[in-house]
Amino acid sequence: MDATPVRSQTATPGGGDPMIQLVGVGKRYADGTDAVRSLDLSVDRGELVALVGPSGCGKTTTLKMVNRLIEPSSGRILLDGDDVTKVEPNGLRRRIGYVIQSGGLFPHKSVLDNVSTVPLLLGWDRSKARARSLELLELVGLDPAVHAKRYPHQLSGGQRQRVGVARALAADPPVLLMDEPFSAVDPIVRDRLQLEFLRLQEEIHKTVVLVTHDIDEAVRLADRIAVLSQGGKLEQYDAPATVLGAPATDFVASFVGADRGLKRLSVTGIAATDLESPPVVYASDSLAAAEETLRGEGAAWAVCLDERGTLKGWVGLRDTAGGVATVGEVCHRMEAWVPARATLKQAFQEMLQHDAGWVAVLDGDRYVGVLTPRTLHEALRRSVDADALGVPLEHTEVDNVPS
Ligand SMILES: Nc1ncnc2c1ncn2[C@@H]1O[C@H](COP(=O)(O)OP(=O)(O)OP(=O)(O)O)[C@@H](O)[C@H]1O
Repeated sequence: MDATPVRSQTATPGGGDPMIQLVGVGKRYADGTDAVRSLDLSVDRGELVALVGPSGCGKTTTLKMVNRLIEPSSGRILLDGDDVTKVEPNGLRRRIGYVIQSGGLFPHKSVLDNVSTVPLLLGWDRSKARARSLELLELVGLDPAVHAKRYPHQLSGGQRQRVGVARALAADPPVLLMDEPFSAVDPIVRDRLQLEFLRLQEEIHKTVVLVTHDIDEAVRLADRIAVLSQGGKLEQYDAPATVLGAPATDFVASFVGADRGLKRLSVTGIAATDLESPPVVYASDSLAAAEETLRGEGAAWAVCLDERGTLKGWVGLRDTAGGVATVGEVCHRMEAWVPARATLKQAFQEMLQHDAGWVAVLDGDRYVGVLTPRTLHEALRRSVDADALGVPLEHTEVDNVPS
């Protein structure tokens, strides 16, 4: 299984090192529409915050006020302590990358020129801008030799989106603003782009504000979710598990949906207590010794490890019959496994995908236990009980997996 990064839910979000601060921010458009009335919101350094809410609630207006594509009518916006209205535009561009739906690329410019746009505007020399752009294309998973000279219409939707991200990162800004960045592609590509972005974010640690109408996307990507209602009213601002498990208002409960218990699986980690420990045999053991272990424990199968505790596979009672070989020669490959940091949802998916009766849990190479349908069911119940009590999931953390 793919070792998908999972957003850690252990860190207390909002730890108090603000990179972006909105203080009583409001926007009244010329026609009198109060898009945002008075919003207070603080985003910490390195944090990924998703703004969610129904259409027209003011998400995009809020985002665009941060990089001054829209001027606020009231309040203050601070970027690392500086009032954005006092930062000159080039300085702001250097500090804030901006990604929009479909990448928002210049159609008449090559991929390379698109990515080099901001560095050139900032006065970098051509060769430096070019070198940086080629490096960024690699970073977002595009082969520069293939893609650098292409034009946007020669790219797939997913590739355009990657170029959009590369362009936003070109001047290495500490802050990225993303407006529905993954919504113009089909669900499979979206899924892949979201995972790629999570991996990228683990590497680059930008402060990210992401606008999305998709609560699943927010749950998957964000450290904190800000749920807005009409007029940019902040209904709740919490970690995904808390928004799902303890919606602050009826509005939030109805916005996150009746299936929030299921959604919560995607933010519920595997806990030590979820794991079973079937018998363990070693690759170098004789089949006779393995058979004795299995019969002694009344088990039909055992996990097979090498001397270093690395998972080699599994061996059944039938495999031990009569031969002279070692366990390592007869053990079966383990198809279904998840990393210890995986979520219950990923463990379920793995079990279904391989039609497996159990899923091995690995911490790096090291085997730590197995999940079975019974233990997954218990974990599900734990998640739902916590949900009913409105308990955040700290006590179910994956970090509890024994070492
Ligand atoms: N230039 C404008 N002039 C007048 N009203 C506007 C303007 N731009 C947006 N609005 C209004 O402001 C409100 C907030 O719009 P905004 O685009 O910020 O919402 P949103 O939450 O991003 O919506 P969506 O999810 O549909 O993109 C809406 O009622 C919208 O019609």
